[in-house]
Amino acid sequence: MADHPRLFLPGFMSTQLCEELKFIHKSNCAVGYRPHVLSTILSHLIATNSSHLILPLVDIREKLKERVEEFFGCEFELFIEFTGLISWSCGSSIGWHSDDNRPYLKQRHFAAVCYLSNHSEDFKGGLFHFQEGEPATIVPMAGDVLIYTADDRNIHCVDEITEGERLTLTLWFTRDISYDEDAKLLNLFSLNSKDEDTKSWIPLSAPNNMYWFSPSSLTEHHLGYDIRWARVHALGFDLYISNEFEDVAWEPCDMLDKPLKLGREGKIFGKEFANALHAHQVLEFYRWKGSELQASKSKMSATHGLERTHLLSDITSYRKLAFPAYFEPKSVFSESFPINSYCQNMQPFDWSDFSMAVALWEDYVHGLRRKLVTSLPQWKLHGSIFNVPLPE
Ligand SMILES: O=C(O)CCC(=O)C(=O)O
Ligand SMILES: [Fe+2]
Repeated sequence: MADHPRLFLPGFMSTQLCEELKFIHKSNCAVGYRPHVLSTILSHLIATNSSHLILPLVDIREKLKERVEEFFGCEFELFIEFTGLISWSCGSSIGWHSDDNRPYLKQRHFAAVCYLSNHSEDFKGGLFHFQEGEPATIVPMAGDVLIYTADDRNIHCVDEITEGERLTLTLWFTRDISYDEDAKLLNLFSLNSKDEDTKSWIPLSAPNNMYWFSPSSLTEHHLGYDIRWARVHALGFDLYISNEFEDVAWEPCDMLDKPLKLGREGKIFGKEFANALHAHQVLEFYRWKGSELQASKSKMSATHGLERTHLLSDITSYRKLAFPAYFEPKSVFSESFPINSYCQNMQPFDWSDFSMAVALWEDYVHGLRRKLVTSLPQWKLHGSIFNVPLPE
């Protein structure tokens, strides 16, 4: 152990938290720091009007830092240097390396990799290996956490992903206060301080190039696709745009920032979404919460007064957003979920359930915004991001 300081914590994270973090990642990710890797970093959440989505990460960041400090005997000495939700898709891998192996990474002292998806079930390949010492191989399973020093006592690699998507929450820790991630994030919050007052909670896209994904099998950059559209498509849905945008010669990617509707099998849902990210986030929320919807159905219809008709009766003033079909995005995002079984109990898709998900998503986001408004002054006061209990 002294030669290879590391700690494996099976089941450190609850299934519920893993599912929530998967929801956040899938509905907000942008192209990552390496090819074929997508990531959701906290500064990106702030920049895309989704700073409230940092809140589900606050507790686990604190817990992991405490665990790392305790294990390595450096209580109160560490800062979080980086937090990222990361997904690796088919074709990605990383060879033998230590996590501090570049001059610009020397500040990284410890790593924590939290697995959010299950080997075999959600993806194939993607085993983690240490070059020396025990445990030698980690088979990623949702909830498990691997902690190790970032230096050359823990040289490791990850096998190529051969199917599906492999999701992690990855953190690095440093002793160097000048790399404190919290301080950097709090600066971004102050730049965007107007958000607190406007209570804005609709996601806003980053520049288009941050969503352009070129899978490993394709060498030419233009042969890729926009992940905002591709994930919606892989979930079995289409995006529809009003004909009023017909004569404008925009690129298809630019349309993703316009008000859009969601459709499926030729039917169009009545609600208008502010943009593709908004529509996709609600869809991912539905995938996440699908199995709970049945239980809350009667309660919801009482409080939200749901209407019986959810679909547009006249669909002629909308057209489907088409993207060039270079290849099938389902081959990359295949594990998102099977088209006809949103709920664990395999209920068929139902637009009225989806309509409830829209209302529940708004409740969820408003709850997080309230918590953010309470937490932010405390975070700024103390210069760090921590769990602030809501007043009774
Ligand atoms: O995801 C993992 O298991 C490890 C990833 C890794 O080695 C890295 O990002 O440096
Ligand atoms: Fe690594």
